[in-house]
Amino acid sequence: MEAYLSNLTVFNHPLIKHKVSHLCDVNTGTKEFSELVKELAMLMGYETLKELKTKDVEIQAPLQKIITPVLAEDFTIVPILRAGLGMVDGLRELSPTAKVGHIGLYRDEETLKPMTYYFKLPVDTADGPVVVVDPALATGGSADAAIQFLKDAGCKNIKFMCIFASEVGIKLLYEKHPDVKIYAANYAPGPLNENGYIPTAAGDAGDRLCGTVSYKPNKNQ
Ligand SMILES: O=P(O)(O)OC[C@H]1O[C@H](OP(=O)(O)OP(=O)(O)O)[C@H](O)[C@@H]1O
Ligand SMILES: O=c1cc[nH]c(=O)[nH]1
Ligand SMILES: [Mg+2]
Repeated sequence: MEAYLSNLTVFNHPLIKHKVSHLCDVNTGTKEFSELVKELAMLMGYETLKELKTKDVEIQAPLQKIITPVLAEDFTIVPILRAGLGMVDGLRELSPTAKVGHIGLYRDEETLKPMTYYFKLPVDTADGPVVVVDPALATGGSADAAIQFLKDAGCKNIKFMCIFASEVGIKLLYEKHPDVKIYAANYAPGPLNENGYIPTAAGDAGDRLCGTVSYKPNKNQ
């Protein structure tokens, strides 16, 4: 196996594969698309969050007191705007106390480089695990920039969860952030197309989630 694949977990589960196929279908409308993205985030979250720490506490069960584990740490979900927002609620259903930070990035259509327009984290984000979410990892530029922002803010335990991961993006993240584990519903080996899209994926996830056509925020906003 190539070394750059060593940080990647791809989910080989029929429910996940089924939902990914429906996402890719061009006839899937905005409402169903957003429901599928949310459901996929929840299904993947189960595995992505398996390293959360627990602590034993005593509780009164109906028949006797028991010592039993509960979560010992909070985690922070950091969506890369806009498309990453579609994955937040799926993870929050797993753990309603999770905090949410935001990183606003869009990919310049000409250069494919990430352009930043927003960055806001809960104050204690660096104290616990962080899960960055974005449906698409294409060139990897946006994920790299987001992870670097988080590292510069002191975060040490970072995971990246996406629905579609390209080989190009996986390679870049492995080179730049070998400490970051990546969880994907679908892995696409091979090159991106001439516009930097994963040819076998769902097109522009942000546009399909929001019902827009290539909306990009004003650079001065
Ligand atoms: O790996 P990359 O080559 O950087 O491409 C992936 C990025 O592109 C998409 O966002 P987009 O720029 O379309 O912004 P949006 O979410 O506002 O639509 C996607 O949601 C990722 O953030
Ligand atoms: O394949 C891609 C590339 C960029 N953005 C997406 O949503 N999908
Ligand atoms: Mg984006």
